[in-house]
Amino acid sequence: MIQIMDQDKWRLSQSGRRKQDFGPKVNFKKQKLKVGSFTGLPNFSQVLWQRMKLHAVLEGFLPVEQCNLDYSSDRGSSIDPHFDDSWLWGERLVSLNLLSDTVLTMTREDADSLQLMSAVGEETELHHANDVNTTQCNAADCKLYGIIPFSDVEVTIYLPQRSLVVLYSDARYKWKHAIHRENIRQRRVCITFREMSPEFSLGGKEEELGQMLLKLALSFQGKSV
Ligand SMILES: O=C(O)CCC(=O)C(=O)O
Ligand SMILES: [Fe+2]
Repeated sequence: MIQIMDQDKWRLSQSGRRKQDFGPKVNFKKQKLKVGSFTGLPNFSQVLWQRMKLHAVLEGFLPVEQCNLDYSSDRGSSIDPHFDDSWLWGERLVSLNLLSDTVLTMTREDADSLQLMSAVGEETELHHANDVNTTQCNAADCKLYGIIPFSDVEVTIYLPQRSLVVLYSDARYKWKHAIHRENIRQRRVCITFREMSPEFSLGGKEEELGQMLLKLALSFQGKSV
């Protein structure tokens, strides 16, 4: 797969990444979408799609965009904490991690807090934490009741080479994701597949355009745009 990708041109992107995109032409700021020069997902992705769909979490997954990202330690590649767009892209973000292991770092910036649970049967002060408003407790109370602001929490997810990760639900909408530069030790290539949001899916306002893009995507005849 990597050999096939390397026969194609990699374009320099932000933060030392290189990229190859297979998807429609999008202006996220203006929420404008056009087919542009999109000709579908690449041929080699058909077999990946067939396999990933076998997992329950990816039931009915219809990828309409593929983005290949190339990270290298020489270029200091990374990706800053961010949410993926949710106007055009649907709930599940599927990433295949290739060539080397890395770590996905998840963080939150909202005011919510994490309440630590005491071990079953253990009588501790944490049992009283239900009485505390977790978004408004002061620092001393927070400590006493085992409440930690999410802004102080970092979740690191180890991604072995050849692993597939699906971000959905809170991991998609509440937690930002990032790849830090220090977690790129060797060349790493990540393939991300995205599905369409409800607006562009069956019954949505932009269903027609969505269906047209999907037909194109799933022809698997694409060249990078
Ligand atoms: O490289 C990764 O694993 C994440 C890529 C990503 O978050 C993105 O392309 O939006
Ligand atoms: Fe992302």
